[in-house]
Amino acid sequence: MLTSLNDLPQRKTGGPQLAVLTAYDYPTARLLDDAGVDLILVGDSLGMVVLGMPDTTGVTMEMMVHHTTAVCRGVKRAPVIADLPFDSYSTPELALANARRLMDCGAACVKLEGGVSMLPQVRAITDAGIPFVGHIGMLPQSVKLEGGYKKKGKTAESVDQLIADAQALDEAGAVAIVLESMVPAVATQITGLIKASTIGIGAGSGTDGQVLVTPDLIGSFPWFRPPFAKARADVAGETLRAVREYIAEVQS
Ligand SMILES: Nc1nc(=O)c2c([nH]1)NC[C@@H]1CN(c3ccc(C(=O)N[C@@H](CCC(=O)O)C(=O)O)cc3)CN21
Ligand SMILES: CC(C)C(=O)C(=O)O
Ligand SMILES: [Mg+2]
Repeated sequence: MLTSLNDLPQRKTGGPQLAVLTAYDYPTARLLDDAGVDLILVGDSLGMVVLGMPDTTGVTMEMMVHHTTAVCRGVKRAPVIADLPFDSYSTPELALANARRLMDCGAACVKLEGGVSMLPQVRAITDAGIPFVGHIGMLPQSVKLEGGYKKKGKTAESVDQLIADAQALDEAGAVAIVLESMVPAVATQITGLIKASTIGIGAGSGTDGQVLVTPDLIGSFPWFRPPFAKARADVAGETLRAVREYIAEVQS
């Protein structure tokens, strides 16, 4: 059973920061849940760190449904956030229909990328009573449009846009907002301005929580790791060692 999102610790009222990690499969979700993470995100980073795609724009609803179902099977306690993938929320009607599909997999809430420009989609979701998590700052689904991954909040116009995006999502009823790759002072400022919990990634320590891609944390995807992610284990190295040992034993 999933606990209610309302039972989450609230840093804005004196609690600890929320610790959030991604999972894409049953065993990882079960381990994260047992370890005590506050929230588990079935991120569309799935496309890159599990499926080997060059970016997240090739991830489909079918893939998200498949992996969200597996993750929810492994979780007894932590609420699961499911990402709406690229091109799955181009209209409010599509956003709501696809949000419902992910909720039917057992997710506790859904997340999509964008602020003011996505308000009609966000409202369709929140008006239907589906708990919603926002995502602003650097938006990986826009990587092709933007020509790369670029930190946000470096100019006055960019800061104003980020604040407007955060306030719009807050007013639309987002329970939390992911702040990805932005100048730390801007993430701290946004955190003080809104009711929703902010969950930072590459956005400094002034947010209400932190999220990390689990393969970055455990070192199981050594080929690409963002500069802010600290690997605390070397699963890739351990896997290579075990496999080489096995090969040598079989051959001898
Ligand atoms: N393994 C993995 N971890 C992630 O956190 C992650 C993915 N994959 N794939 C989807 C997105 C892409 N992410 C990224 C990608 C690049 C940077 C990056 O290069 N950041 C630099 C450069 C910023 C700039 O040039 O403005 C930085 O210093 O933060 C950060 C996050 C986060 N997400
Ligand atoms: C990086 C996090 C916030 C995400 O959206 C993902 O893993 O897809
Ligand atoms: Mg994502």
